[in-house]
Amino acid sequence: MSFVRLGRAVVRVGNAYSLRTRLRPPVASSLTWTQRGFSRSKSSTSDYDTTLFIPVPIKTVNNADDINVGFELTGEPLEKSEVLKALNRFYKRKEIQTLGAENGLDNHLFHQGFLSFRKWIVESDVLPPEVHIMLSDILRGSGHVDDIFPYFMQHCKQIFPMLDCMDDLRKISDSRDPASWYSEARAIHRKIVFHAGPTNSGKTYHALERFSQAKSGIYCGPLKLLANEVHQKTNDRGVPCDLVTGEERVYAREDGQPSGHVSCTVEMTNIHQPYEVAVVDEIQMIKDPQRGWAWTRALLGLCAEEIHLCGEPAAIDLVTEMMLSTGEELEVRRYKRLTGLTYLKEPLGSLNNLRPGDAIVCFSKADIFQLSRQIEAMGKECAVIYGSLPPGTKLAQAKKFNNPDDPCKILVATDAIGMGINLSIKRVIFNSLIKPTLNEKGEKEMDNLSTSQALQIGGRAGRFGTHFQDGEVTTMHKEDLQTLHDIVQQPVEPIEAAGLHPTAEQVEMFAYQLPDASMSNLIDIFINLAQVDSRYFVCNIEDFKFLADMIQHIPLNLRARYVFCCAPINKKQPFLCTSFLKFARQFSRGEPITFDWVCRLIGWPVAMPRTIRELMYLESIHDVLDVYLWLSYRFMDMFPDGGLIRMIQRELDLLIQESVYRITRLIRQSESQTSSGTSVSEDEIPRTRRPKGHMSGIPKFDEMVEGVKVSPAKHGATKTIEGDSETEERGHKHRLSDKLVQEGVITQSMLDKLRKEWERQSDSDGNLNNKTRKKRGRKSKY
Ligand SMILES: Nc1ncnc2c1ncn2[C@@H]1O[C@H](COP(=O)(O)OP(=O)(O)OP(=O)(O)O)[C@@H](O)[C@H]1O
Ligand SMILES: [Mg+2]
Repeated sequence: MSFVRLGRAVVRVGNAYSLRTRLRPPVASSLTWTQRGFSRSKSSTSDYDTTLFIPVPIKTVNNADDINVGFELTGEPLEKSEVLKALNRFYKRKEIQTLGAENGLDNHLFHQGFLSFRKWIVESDVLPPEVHIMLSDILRGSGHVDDIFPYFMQHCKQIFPMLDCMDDLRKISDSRDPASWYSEARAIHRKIVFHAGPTNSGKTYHALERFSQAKSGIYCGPLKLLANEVHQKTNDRGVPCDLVTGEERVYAREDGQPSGHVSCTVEMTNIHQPYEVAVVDEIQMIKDPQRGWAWTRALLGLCAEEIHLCGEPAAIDLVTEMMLSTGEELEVRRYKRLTGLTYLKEPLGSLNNLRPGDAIVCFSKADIFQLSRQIEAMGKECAVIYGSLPPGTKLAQAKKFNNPDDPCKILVATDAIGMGINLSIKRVIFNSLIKPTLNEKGEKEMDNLSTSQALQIGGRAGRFGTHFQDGEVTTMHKEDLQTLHDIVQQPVEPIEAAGLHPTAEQVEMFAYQLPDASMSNLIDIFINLAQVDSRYFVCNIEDFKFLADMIQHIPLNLRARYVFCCAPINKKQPFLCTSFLKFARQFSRGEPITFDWVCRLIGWPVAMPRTIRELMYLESIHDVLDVYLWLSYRFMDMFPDGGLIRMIQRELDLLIQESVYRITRLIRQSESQTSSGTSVSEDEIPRTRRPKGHMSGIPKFDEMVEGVKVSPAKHGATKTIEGDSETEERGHKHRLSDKLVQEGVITQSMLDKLRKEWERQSDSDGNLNNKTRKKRGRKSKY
């Protein structure tokens, strides 16, 4: 038989083999794609992070009934303790480690490979004959431990399949020339026009003029609201224009056929459809750590004769360089602000100084709630806009604020107003200059506003065409004023790199090569191996990986898994996450996700919220319905009730609109629940206070508050004195309030005010109670 007495010959084969499979040396000047951007490739054998490669488990052969051919051929069993000694000698040999390195095994892979190989040998009752013979030779002294190498290497390739396909993996993930990914765009001649200027300078206006005049066009905007606005305005001009967002398709033509024009969110850009004109708005977003890839894809991939980019001049250099790689012409048109804008020398100082047309910009919902309550207490109405409100609610609030006949003339908003909504703002007041942002690693950082952000938000004041032609910008607090002036006077730094994202095709090809790797692991390996040009960086795809890990255990085909992982999910909303997981599970079982099923999931119908907490629950239901709609456009058969879901989502939007009109009442009710020591944990919500149809699966409040985590309060811990029920009660109240501060529902200063109110109330109640106590002869709770 051919496998008898392989011995030394095998080692020679092994050496030859080591040369054949030696890994391609890294490209010296190339850059490696990393989560943090790009870094120079290391010039070692492992220019990638090998710890990302998770060994594929290998089965040991333990069927004692199998014929042990090796034993029959050699005539002797293997003494396991001796085999172990030989293996350990093999492991320690420097020559073997060097040979391993030449075959792509760095220290980590070599060690992992050895552990797995030793386990396999020691735990298998029956080894393949050639392995049995080779080990038997070594134990008898007629073989050398080096003879183990080819078998060891073969084992390593089984558990680390990438060792055999590194070249393919590198080719697939090579992202040094993303322009080449878009062959349809490369096949046509495109003219690029960059409308550059500050906010409110008519950039989008001019691009849209060209868009409306063209025979066909696509508008790619940063927000659903903007896409909606362009859709409406274009149709109002008599040019039929569809609307495409992740969750919505609206066809302008009655027969439901696509029109020549479409307005979409940038992620939804159709790069296969030819257009005469494309508009890519807010092109500076190409640097966004999370969403930048969508602008890069639109810029490089759109099939349009003319592409109009609108945005900050800071993006001109980068776009110029990117267009050099495509060989396309770039024309820059510069614009000046259409209205005056003054950075005031005085802060607002006090809410008493508020005037009609003022917009206070905050960076947390907690601040919004506090300020709107204070403004209302002064007898003034205010509109409220923050990011997680449904689009209809945001528009309704904007309309109320913009309406000259409406008494509501103050706006309290997050920087959600920084882009998009047309607002009649006279003066922007920064409540704070510290904005939480996500860095490339997906971590939250608290930092001063960047110059670009401050200009973008401040620039909302004095919108051209509104009754406040000249805008003003200031801060709430005196101590912030100089900082604001310093920030806006700094030059805006040029944008250096554009975001990228692995495509479905690339991930699919990776999965084909590494069938045992999880989706999240594939992404990590992809990012680690990919090389990018210095003009690009990989976008943060932690959210993608988060979803990938969440549904890894659910059987789905690769395409479906990829699509699910792209769903717009805020991972800080557990109710949304668990609903998503349930969608995936149903989908995997092949059971359509019906309207009735969703109603049961969300507890529909729901009642008018009475507290902020209940309002936020409704917001998270709105997001669940959004995800349903998003999935319904990708898997129509499995999410068949998009129409009905949209109907209840509209109803929900109205309900939220209604409750936001009464938001201060909600805040008051939340406070009174807080001060009566109720309604902190879900378990404590009396059934009657829950929205109608509320299910036992209702997420806890802290699970529902999204993006408003405030660092734990740093104030003295409240002591409770045993036996003193009044102090206990107060201590309990304080613990609850501390929890609310930690959860970001109220701010520390709001809490301090409430405390003063409690003190006052408890003093007066105390007096009253003393009297009552005397009367009733027992202690009373305040
Ligand atoms: N030439 C014009 N004639 C009439 N209206 C105009 C003109 N230019 C701009 N506008 C109006 O002025 C407002 C601001 O213009 P536009 O939205 O184009 O500004 P922008 O530079 O794109 O600002 P942003 O940074 O906010 O995107 C819009 O309502 C727009 O319709
Ligand atoms: Mg614009």
